[in-house]
Amino acid sequence: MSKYILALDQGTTSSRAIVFDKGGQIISVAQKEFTQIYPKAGWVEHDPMEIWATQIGVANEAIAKAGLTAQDIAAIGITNQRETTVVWDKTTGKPIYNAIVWQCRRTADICDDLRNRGYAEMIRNKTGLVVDAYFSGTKIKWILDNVEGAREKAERGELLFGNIDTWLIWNLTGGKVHVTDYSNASRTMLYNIYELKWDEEILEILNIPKSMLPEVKPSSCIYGYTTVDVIGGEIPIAGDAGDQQAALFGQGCYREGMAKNTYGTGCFMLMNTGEKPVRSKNGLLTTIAWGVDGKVEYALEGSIFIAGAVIQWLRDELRMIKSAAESEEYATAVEDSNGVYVVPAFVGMGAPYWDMYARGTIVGLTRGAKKEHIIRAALESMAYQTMDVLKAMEEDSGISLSALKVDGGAVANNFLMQFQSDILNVDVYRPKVIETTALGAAYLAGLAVGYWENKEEILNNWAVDRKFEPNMDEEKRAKLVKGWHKAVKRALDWEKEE
Ligand SMILES: Nc1ncnc2c1ncn2[C@@H]1O[C@H](COP(=O)(O)OP(=O)(O)O)[C@@H](O)[C@H]1O
Ligand SMILES: O=P(O)(O)OC[C@H](O)CO
Repeated sequence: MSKYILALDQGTTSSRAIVFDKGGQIISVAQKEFTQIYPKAGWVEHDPMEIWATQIGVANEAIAKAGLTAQDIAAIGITNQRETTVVWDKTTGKPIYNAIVWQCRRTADICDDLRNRGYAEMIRNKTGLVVDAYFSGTKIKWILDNVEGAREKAERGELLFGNIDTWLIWNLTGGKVHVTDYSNASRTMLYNIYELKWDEEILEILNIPKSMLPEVKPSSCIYGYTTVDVIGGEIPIAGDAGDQQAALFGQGCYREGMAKNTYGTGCFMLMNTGEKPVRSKNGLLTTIAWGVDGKVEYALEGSIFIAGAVIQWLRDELRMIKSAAESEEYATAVEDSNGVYVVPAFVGMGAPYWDMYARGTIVGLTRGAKKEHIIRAALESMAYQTMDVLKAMEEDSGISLSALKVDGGAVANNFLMQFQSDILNVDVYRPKVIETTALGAAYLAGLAVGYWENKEEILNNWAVDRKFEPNMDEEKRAKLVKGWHKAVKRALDWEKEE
């Protein structure tokens, strides 16, 4: 019987498991949303045990749905929401605090302190990152400083840190393996992406014992084997990458200058820069794309914190729509947004603004503003934010993009895709398989165990579903973009003024 690859895609709002075949086609999917915990304004947490329970639950469900057993799975690939931080007790395997999510702003003051002490430049030079509450480093420090007894335990070597990939691999292997891959390590703000090692100086400044940190490995290799009790067999875990890097891999962006944009909870544009790390002058991050085929490759990244999440907000908090998909009907029921702009800076703004104190705003309201206009403006905000990032990327790389490959849940929205193409004035390509994050993790795992021979074989699997071409005149585009930038100014620095 032919074998399959299982990808575990642990995202910000749901745990997903997908079984792929050799053609990169989806055989079965299982997905489960889990609890978002907001203990205070600007704070976001997840329960690591719930993450593990939902993830292993959907993994078993996806195998069963496909009519398979663990013996039919050639390898497992892991991909994860990045930066989200778990600290657990090495002996009991129990987390000592909830996972602090990438969106959480609680460590903004630790970041301000790092900047005031003049460390921002050094950190950027070593890690490729902007000092921001987004990354894991200050989240680990917060846990050690605020959970009773944590620092002493950490110093005695009794605690382990991991991003969600590490946490899942630890649990899948029955607490035997404590590893991560280059791409995830590069999001901690503790990893020197040029020398490929944990950075002693930054660890000392943040007062984090090195013994807590996982071993850093390539993104495609065998890390360990699942235990029979969790999934019914000893399956090699052979792929690991942060979800955005996995999507870049899944989209087949293997050559320098190739880029993709993923529209999930947030929106993340990554451009492959090959074996050269490119330093951004325009607020982008330099990050590790992956370690594959014995070499490490880099990417430029524009991170947008809120994208599809603004649609969830319309659904869950404002209760303007019943489902995310419904947003398209409302948006196309009107000609334009009637001058309304939504800036969804709910957790500050990422690239290229990097303002931890920005907050969401709706501007341009008149008596004629309808619900349809607000919904449309919310969708448009994803496209405008992407435009800001793409401009920065073009300036940094010197490459002018003539087309953009897209993926992620929100690309199902045809209105959004057309508006994106109009606002960027480039072609937008939506592939047949939009689950490219999971697909990338599957490819990484499959390559490690010889399921796929090489990247060339994988490239043959990529197929376009629909191409969106720009259809907006320059004058209109310029007017809309000008309005967006005026709106962003209103959102910036908001929390600081208080
Ligand atoms: N048709 C749609 N139109 C707009 N947004 C959508 C649509 N379908 C899903 N979304 C948004 O996409 C996101 C889910 O995408 P997904 O790739 O699963 O995200 P994640 O991996 O971050 O959990 C949600 O935030 C949801 O609001
Ligand atoms: O859960 P996603 O897909 O929005 O991805 C989250 C990112 O990895 C955060 O850096």
